[in-house]
Amino acid sequence: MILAIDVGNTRIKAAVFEGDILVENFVFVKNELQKNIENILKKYKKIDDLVVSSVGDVEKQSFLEFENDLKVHFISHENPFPFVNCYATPKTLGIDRMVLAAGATLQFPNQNRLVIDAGTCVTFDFIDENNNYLGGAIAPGLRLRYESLHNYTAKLPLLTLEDPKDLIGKSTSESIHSGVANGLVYEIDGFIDEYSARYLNFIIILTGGDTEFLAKRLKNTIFANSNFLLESLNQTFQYKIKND
Ligand SMILES: Nc1ncnc2c1ncn2[C@@H]1O[C@H](COP(=O)(O)OP(=O)(O)OP(=O)(O)O)[C@@H](O)[C@H]1O
Ligand SMILES: CC(C)(CO)[C@@H](O)C(=O)NCCC(=O)O
Ligand SMILES: [K+]
Repeated sequence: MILAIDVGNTRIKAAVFEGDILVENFVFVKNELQKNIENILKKYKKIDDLVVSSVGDVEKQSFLEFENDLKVHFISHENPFPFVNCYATPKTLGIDRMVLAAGATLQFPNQNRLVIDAGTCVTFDFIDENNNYLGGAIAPGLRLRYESLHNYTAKLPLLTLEDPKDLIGKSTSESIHSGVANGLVYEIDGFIDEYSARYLNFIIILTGGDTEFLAKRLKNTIFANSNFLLESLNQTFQYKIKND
């Protein structure tokens, strides 16, 4: 069994895998990392590999502590990946984006793929049918947008995600919800439309903390899978074992 851990910018997500099957998943905050790993290892005694991908600021040492009980693997730019990296600055490409691209390449062979990860940031990643990773986009995520409006103005309250009542916000809070929530939906649909103008066919995978909210509201057809990064992390590790 494998314990895959995705250290994001805000939260940590983890999943236990038996082969390709996701057995259980977990979400926790950074300062509860060790306690949570201990509990997972207690519950699943058959875990013998810990696979970590991190864009956050957690020390490697926090994972290396478990080295007596299992093997610890950090996914990095040096690992083998199933695509050709055409990014102009491959070393600065986020490891989460590389893992998503690997998952998309392996799970959806021989087709163009667009991966949208709606987390702290919203990222777009495009891998063409010849397995060239071309790049994409980085934009502020939903919660970041609510926080920015509050943090960079004098008058705007800090709101949390709510379904916008209408296109036309009739109060301060309705205007913010329309601007942020409707805004992100229109933005993503707009991106998809622009990709469609360039590529006749491509599949779209949507993942990240805001998957559920967005999936219902996008006009385009997408594969929504909140666990796509964790599943891709498991696949990236399997690919590394086969190709190292
Ligand atoms: N408990 C929560 N804490 C923070 N964000 C949450 C929570 N529940 C849902 N969300 C939504 O998830 C989004 C953040 O996504 P996610 O948790 O995937 O980010 P993350 O942990 O920083 O990962 P990444 O860095 O990979 O994007 C926010 O925009 C927010 O609307
Ligand atoms: C964009 C984020 C923050 C998304 O988690 C991460 O992938 C990252 O830190 N990327 C580095 C910059 C880049 O991908 O070009
Ligand atoms: K993200």
